[in-house]
Amino acid sequence: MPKFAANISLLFAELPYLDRFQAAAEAGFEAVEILFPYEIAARDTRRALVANGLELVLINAPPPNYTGGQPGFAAVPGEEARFQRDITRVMRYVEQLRPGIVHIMAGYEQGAQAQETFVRNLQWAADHAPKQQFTIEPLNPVAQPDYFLNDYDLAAEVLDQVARPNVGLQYDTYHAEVIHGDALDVWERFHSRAVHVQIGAAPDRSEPGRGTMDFPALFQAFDDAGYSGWVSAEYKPSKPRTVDTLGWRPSD
Ligand SMILES: O=C(O)[C@@H](O)C(=O)CO
Ligand SMILES: [Mg+2]
Repeated sequence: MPKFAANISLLFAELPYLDRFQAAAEAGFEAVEILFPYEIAARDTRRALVANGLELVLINAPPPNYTGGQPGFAAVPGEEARFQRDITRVMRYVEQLRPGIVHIMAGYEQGAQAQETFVRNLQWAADHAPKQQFTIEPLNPVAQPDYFLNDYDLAAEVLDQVARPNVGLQYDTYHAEVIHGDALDVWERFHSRAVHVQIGAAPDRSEPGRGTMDFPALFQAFDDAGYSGWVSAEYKPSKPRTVDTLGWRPSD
């Protein structure tokens, strides 16, 4: 059975940021991920992780995103110097927070030049921090219109071009289902590249169990593929209290 983490940017969002760590631990999670921790001093996040015995699975890069900027800019031509500065800043957070994974976001741009820029920037990040695992994640066009990385075949092509062992695929059931219509089939086709998994229902991105996807079959497929990393719950709870939406966990 997969080991489940909680994305506390979406789960437990009914609570103040620093209270979400304890809530996740009390709900039985041993690991969390945080999309953009950059508004908070890293030492405060570190303290909350340690106090609650939590591992940090993932953060996103580069900032900013929810603070008003677009989601990343790794595929935006002309932003290479800014990308390098921001990855350097991200690595300062990494030193303190030690996330297993840093997800590098592409931003809004299309075309061959965007792809070349994305590949070069990913290679730069991979070589700059060779011990850090990085990921790229296709985001569906309903949630993120005009986002560069909007398809799993394109992600595979980019990963082949990047050709670095520390850059891999972040698979998300919600995006896979909306983009390609069958998240399980996407997993079967691309799991050999997956280094991180996130789960949420489609089409409304609520908790597993709602919508059409067969989550028990997906969990079995993760196990069958030998995937041993974290499976992070990254969904918008359909009820006011996140704890009331955790019935999808096999042990609950
Ligand atoms: O699926 C998502 O939206 C996230 O994993 C993400 O990184 C976008 O911020
Ligand atoms: Mg995701």
